[in-house]
Order: sequence, then C-alpha cells, then structure tokens
Amino acid sequence: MSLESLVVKLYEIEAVKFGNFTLKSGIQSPVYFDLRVIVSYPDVMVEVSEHLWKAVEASKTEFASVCGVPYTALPIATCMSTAHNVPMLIRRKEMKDYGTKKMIEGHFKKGDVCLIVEDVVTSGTSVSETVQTLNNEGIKVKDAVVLLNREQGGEQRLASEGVTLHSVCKISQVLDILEKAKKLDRDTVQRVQDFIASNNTFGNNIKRPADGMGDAQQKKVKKVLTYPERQSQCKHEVLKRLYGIMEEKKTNLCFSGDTTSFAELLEVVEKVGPYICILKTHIDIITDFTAENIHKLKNLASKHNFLLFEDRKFADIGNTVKKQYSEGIYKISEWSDIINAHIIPGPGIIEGLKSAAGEKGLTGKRALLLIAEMSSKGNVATGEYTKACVKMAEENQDFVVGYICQSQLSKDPNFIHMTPGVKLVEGTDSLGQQYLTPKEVITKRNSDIIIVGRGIMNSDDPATTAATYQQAGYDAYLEQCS
Ligand SMILES: O=c1ccn([C@@H]2O[C@H](COP(=O)(O)O)[C@@H](O)[C@H]2O)c(=O)[nH]1
Repeated sequence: MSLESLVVKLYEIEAVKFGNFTLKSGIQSPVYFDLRVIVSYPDVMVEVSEHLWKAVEASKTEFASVCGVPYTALPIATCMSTAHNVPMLIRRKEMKDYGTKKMIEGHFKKGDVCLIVEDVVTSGTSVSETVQTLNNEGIKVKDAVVLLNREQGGEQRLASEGVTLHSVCKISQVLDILEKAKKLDRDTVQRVQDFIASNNTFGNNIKRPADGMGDAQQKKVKKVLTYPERQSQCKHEVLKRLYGIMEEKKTNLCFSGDTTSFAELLEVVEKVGPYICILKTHIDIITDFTAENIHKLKNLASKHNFLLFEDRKFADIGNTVKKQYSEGIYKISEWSDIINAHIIPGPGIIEGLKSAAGEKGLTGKRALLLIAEMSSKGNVATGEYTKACVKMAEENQDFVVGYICQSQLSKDPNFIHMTPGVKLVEGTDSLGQQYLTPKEVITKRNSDIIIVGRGIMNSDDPATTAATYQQAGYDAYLEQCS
C-alpha cells in the first residue's frame, strides 16, 4: 500500500480526526491522531508496521531489538518483531511491586542497541521516557521510528537527547495527501497548519541555549558552570548564599514541606535539614501558625544551613502584594529569604514586592522567583507567557533571581532554575501534577534545583529518602559538569 493510500485509510477508520480536541497537555488541537483503533484493523496494522520498518531500513540504522512505547505502539512493535525476526523488549510503565521488579521484559545485554517504535510524536516526551528506562538498564538508544510526526518539536527534543527520529509521515504530508484526496477543505488545512506553527513544544518557543545548534555544539554547551563559578559570577546576595550552601552541602534539593501542622513540619525538617539547600513552605495551609514556630523554623534553617522559600505565588497588583508580603498574620518578608510570583499583573507586582522588602530594610536580603512554567497538566504558562516572564526577570535583576520552571530558560548565572514535580519515578497524581526524575530535570532539562514534596513527606523514612534525592540530584549535577 502506498503512503497516500495508508493515510486515507487512517482517515477513514478515524485514526486521524479533525475538529476540536483536548490533548494530554491540555492544549486544544484541531487535529487528533488515535492510532489505538488500528488493533481492530489487522490489515492496517500490518501496513503501518511495514511502513515503519521501511523507514528505518532506508536509514541503515543498526539495532539488536525493538521496543514499542507503551501502549499503542506495543502491537505495532510486535508485528515488526515477528515479521522481521528481530527480538523485542517490553517497557513496563509501572514497576512491579512483586517478583523481579523489572522495568524491561525480554532478554538483553548491557550495551545492546534498541530501536524505539512509536505511533505519534508531539513533544517526544513518551519516547524520551522509554529511552530513559532502557538507558537505566544499560541499553543504548540511537534511533526511534514514528508513524506520524506532528512536527511540534519532538524531533528536535529527541535530537537534543542524542536520538534520531525517523518519521513515516509528517503532519504536513498528512494534510497534503488528505487535501489532494478531497477529504479536507482548505480552511481546515490552514487551521491545522496555523496550530502546528504556533504550538512548538521544544522549548515552548523560547530560544533556549542549545536551540539551533548542531549535535557537536550541543555537546559543548552541556558543560555547565560549577556552583562556585556561578557564585562568583552572580550579583545577588541571596543567590551567592544559595550557591555557597549548594557547594558546601553538596545538594540541589529543595524540600517542599506541605503539611498543615507546624509541629509536623518542624519535626520533618529536623530530619531532612542536613540534605537540603532550601525549605519551601506553604504557610497558609498551616493550622497551628505562631510567630514562635516561625522562630523555631528560622533556628532550624541556621542550624542546618538552608534558605527559606515561601511558595506564596503572589498574583495581585503591586499595592496589594506589598501588604500580603509584609503584613497580615504571616509577615512573610520578615522570615522568608525567597518568594515567588506570577507575572499576570505585569511588572508592578515585582515593584510592589521589592518595595515591601526595601521598606523593612531587607534590600538584597530577599529575592524573587518568577513562575515561568508549571508542572501541572494543561497549565497555560507556556510560549509567549514564559517569554514575557524571562523578559521581566532580565529587567529586574536586582530582585528577581530565577524561575520556577520545567527546564532551563537562561544560561546567565544570575538566574537559577527551580523545578517542582519531581519524584524518583515519573508519573502523575490524580489532580494533574506531573512528575519527572531528578536526572531528567538536571541533566536533560538543565534545571538547577529539584523541588520534592510528597516524594519525601509521604515516605516512611524522610531522612533516608531525602538523602536519596540529594544524591540523585547532586550526581546529575556532577554529570553535567564533567
Ligand atoms: O508548577 C508548580 C509550582 C509549584 N508547585 C509546588 O511544588 C510542590 C510539589 O509538591 P509534590 O508533592 O512534590 O507534588 C507543591 O508545594 C506545589 O504547590 C508545583 O508542584 N508545581
């Protein structure tokens, strides 16, 4: 079957649909690929598998096994494996909690090269996660093959991670084929083209340090500044202190102590204090707040040498946030070294917070992070919004010292990147929180600080678990520097 016939067939069986769809990321899309349906059409399944096989065969890629990204690509990989007598590996999405605890099923040797098979690539995240799991077992991945490439940055992201993506068909070809076959009108084609052009996921359209570079150059920018180098190059006093702590304690771990009990917070912080560089609080969820408890918290911060970061996420006009920061019950400016804010109200919010610190004689002793990106599914802090955030940060360097974000936005040591949504195993919670691993956050996304909440808070042994996160985060940093 020709590619044209296959695309028309996929349209007819509604594996390719046009309309209004909400993607996994929460974004509204005028096009949707649902390749799950092909299990009901064995002839299409065989055609799809053969097209994928030909795409890699043409590229002369060498591999010892194939592995489908769970779940849709599993049967496709199985067809490729059986038709061409190439061994298959299965990646588990969740670790078994009994028996072998294996993440990869099938026989392999360390150093084996595996080809990843995927049905659709948008941002490349699912392929990347599979690569990570295989790499953890010592299996190498150099290539991935996809049936439909949505041309939204997945190919670039994977290239930045050293994986070449081979595509049977790109979305531009799908549109072309279906328009020629009179299945789509011009308006629909245009709508989809506009959507694709304005929804590139690689770097959220932000010009990131490694964008536009060849592989060799990207390898070069991988070498990052050490904490002492960053400390000597940055200007803000709070940032200098933070890099100093990170170097001295060998940690890039921020613990998010999200409990409603101050007593419990103090108890757990006493245990995890040695392993963290920052304690993040949500003071407004505490039911037994007292100034005395704040005093105890500050003593713990001095004893264990970490900074305090109240995750207040200010979001109002300058005049209001000034009061929220310094007045009321919590008097945040008096005890929290770092705060954060949304940029929704415009630069007035930064001015308001800065002037509140100034009025308490705390200029230079308090610092602000801007929330440039979020970890939760469907959030809208992306693209132009994130860009505006970076601009505001650059214009307010005397107070803004970095970002809450999901990956590096600037190579300037005057800005630190802190990433929430971190656990030892990737996944989601039931309310849309999305988790990445410390290694992914530090080595792949080039962030600086991992923020871990429930991963530590809900563990039976918070101290040991915090030590595990500290090690994972710090090892990832060392890997970056080497
Ligand atoms: O985008 C964001 C911004 C902030 N957070 C906060 O971080 C912690 C994460 O807690 P986990 O238990 O590790 O999920 C929490 O305090 C959030 O309010 C975030 O998750 N994502």
